[in-house]
Amino acid sequence: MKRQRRAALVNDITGFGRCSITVELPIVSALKVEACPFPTALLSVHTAFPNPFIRDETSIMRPYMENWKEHGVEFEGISTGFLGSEAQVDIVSDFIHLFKKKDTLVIVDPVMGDWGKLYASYSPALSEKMKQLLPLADVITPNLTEASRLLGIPYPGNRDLTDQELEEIARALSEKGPSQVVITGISRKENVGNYVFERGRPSAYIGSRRVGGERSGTGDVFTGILTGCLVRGDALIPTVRKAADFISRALAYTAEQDIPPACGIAFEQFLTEL
Ligand SMILES: Nc1ncnc2c1ncn2[C@@H]1O[C@H](COP(=O)(O)OP(=O)(O)O)[C@@H](O)[C@H]1O
Ligand SMILES: Cc1ncc(COP(=O)(O)O)c(C=O)c1O
Repeated sequence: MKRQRRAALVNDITGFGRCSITVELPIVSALKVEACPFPTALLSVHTAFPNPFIRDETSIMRPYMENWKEHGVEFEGISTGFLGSEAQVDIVSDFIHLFKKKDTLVIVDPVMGDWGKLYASYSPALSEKMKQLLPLADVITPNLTEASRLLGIPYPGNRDLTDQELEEIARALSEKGPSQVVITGISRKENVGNYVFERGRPSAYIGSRRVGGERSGTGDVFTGILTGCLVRGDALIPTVRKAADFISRALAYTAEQDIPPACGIAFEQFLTEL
């Protein structure tokens, strides 16, 4: 049977605020890859809003994936994002073992923290446990906070790190499993960008001029574009360029519309041009 390539999106579903699966799924679909959500939690609004309704979905995850297996569902891509507990890391490891075929690409966005600090929901034990996903990943997309936690090194600060410093961090992460490492959110003067490492190839810094201040959901738009493009077979460097350009354009439009930062990126405006 001929069909489109297919990706499982392991992340939370947040109803309002444009993040996680709500953002990744339309982007992956627009890139012509079939997207199958695997929810880790259900939130009314994301955690940058006060008092969100949150329901942890750990208890459904095993029966949900076993049911997919019974139905013979196969994936050419698995992307993982926000995980709420150590038990979820174990389930996601089992999910990857159960569903990874020879041609399945595993993309892990180790959502753990920012600006040198872990998110409130990430205990040091959970951050330690996330290391378990590294040997299972083909591609990882940490920011510098997450990269330093995964390596057990001090946070280097987001000063203008040299290519050599970034290369050492990316290579050390790659030695733990993933052949491709994209370190996101790297500030360089007026730019923000990504250090792209591919084992056996020259690395590159791919950035754009920083648009506006902090805004929720940039990481999820980024992971969505990487998932869709890499699962359909595009090369890493042009894919990261595409993601950075798309985010810049959508951020500029979002700022023009005066949309509050917690309401995410108005990516819908450009979705059909991906
Ligand atoms: N303000 C911004 N202006 C331009 N590009 C941005 C901006 N914020 C993020 N990006 C792009 O999106 C990528 C991912 O965003 P980032 O904020 O690092 O993700 P995360 O939310 O996972 O920390 C960045 O590496 C950069 O390419
Ligand atoms: C549950 C949840 N998922 C995803 C996000 C979005 O994260 P990012 O801004 O790194 O894309 C948030 C942001 O607050 C969140 O609360």
